[in-house]
Amino acid sequence: MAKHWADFQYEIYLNGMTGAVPRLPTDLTRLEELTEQRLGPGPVGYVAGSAGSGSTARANRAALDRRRIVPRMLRDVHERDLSVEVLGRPLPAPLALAPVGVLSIMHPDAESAAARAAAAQGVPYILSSASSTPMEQVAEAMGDAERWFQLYWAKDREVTRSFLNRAKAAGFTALLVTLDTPLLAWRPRDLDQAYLPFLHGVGTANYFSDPAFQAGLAKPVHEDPNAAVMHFVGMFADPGKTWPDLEFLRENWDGPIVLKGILHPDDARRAASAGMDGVVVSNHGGRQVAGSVAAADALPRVVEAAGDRLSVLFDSGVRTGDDIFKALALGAEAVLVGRPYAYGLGLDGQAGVEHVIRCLLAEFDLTLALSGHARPATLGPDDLIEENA
Ligand SMILES: Cc1cc2nc3c(=O)[nH]c(=O)nc-3n(C[C@H](O)[C@H](O)[C@H](O)COP(=O)(O)O)c2cc1C
Ligand SMILES: O=C(O)C(=O)c1ccccc1
Repeated sequence: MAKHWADFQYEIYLNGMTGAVPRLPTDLTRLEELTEQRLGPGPVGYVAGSAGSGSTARANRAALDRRRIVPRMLRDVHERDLSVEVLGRPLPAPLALAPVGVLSIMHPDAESAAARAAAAQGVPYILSSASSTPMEQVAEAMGDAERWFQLYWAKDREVTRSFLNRAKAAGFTALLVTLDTPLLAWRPRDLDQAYLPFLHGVGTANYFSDPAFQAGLAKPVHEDPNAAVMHFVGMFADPGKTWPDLEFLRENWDGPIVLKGILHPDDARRAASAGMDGVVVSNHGGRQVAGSVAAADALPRVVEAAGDRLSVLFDSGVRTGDDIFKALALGAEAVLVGRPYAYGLGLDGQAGVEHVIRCLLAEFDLTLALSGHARPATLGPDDLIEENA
């Protein structure tokens, strides 16, 4: 029998009766405010912030809220199984932790704690290129648990080649290539606070520890850290890249490659033609193009374009179990969640991230059951209506 994630609710009730209430709220939308109280406006401003006046982040939420579930009755949901296969990998549930860089601004144990939490719950951890901890160290913290690597596709080809080799050696199985951040967007909250973690060297660990990166510096990192930071800023992403450049990645990575940040169906078709294995429909949590289409509104057309040629994953705005249900009903195979686990980390380290994973999946399990489904595979557009469409 598969694990029933919903059982977490009785664990909470029963613990609560002995006075052991959970240390974090079960409504994950409350975490941002609590984290801000704990850590102050700089770090939380960076995590919570988005592009422009925030219209894309708001649109992400509105597009999920506007879709409403139409539950079905009298279907056998006694035995449920949330497991799915994504990119040829068996997952216990259709959820992975999104690549979030610079996590040491949330907690000193940073990515290692988040990765351990993912490993403990069996959920894949996607490590950012811009992590505060070198990838080898994060991999070691995870044992043999499922891990994927997110690539910021650097200007320097040798740095990219080195990252791919290191990630492979450290046991990362799939590669997510983020395409929506060739430049950092206009982010007023960070601009007005003059707070950008990597200008303080946070999020540069993979680069500073890399021989190919070091080869591009006039002086060793410890002799001129500021120059090293500026070198990182100038090379970590490349606005000059185009579709034919994907060939280099295909030649240098044997495992699945997923393009993150796809919103247009024609780009999904190009991804398939370029031999990619999947896409993440994402607008980077509203942090890149202000005024962009909401991720959930872009999803159905990308799913249609992908057909059975690509795995389609989804992120941007997932906060609850019913959001996971909706994304899957719109055709995603799995979702990634970003900010909620960063707040969980900020509030309670590894335990906080595990809390976020367990709450999301308990709520998803219950939403599934209460809507008449025993497994993700039976979800489809028929399970939703769109209000005011
Ligand atoms: C603080 C922060 C840092 C991020 N860093 C990265 C990154 O290094 N690489 C990347 O591909 N996406 C990054 N993202 C985007 C996430 O992977 C993901 O697309 C987004 O957070 C999903 O939206 P959500 O936060 O609403 O769940 C970051 C997001 C946040 C909030
Ligand atoms: O903040 C982000 O959204 C992001 O993707 C990023 C980019 C560079 C370094 C760290 C995070």
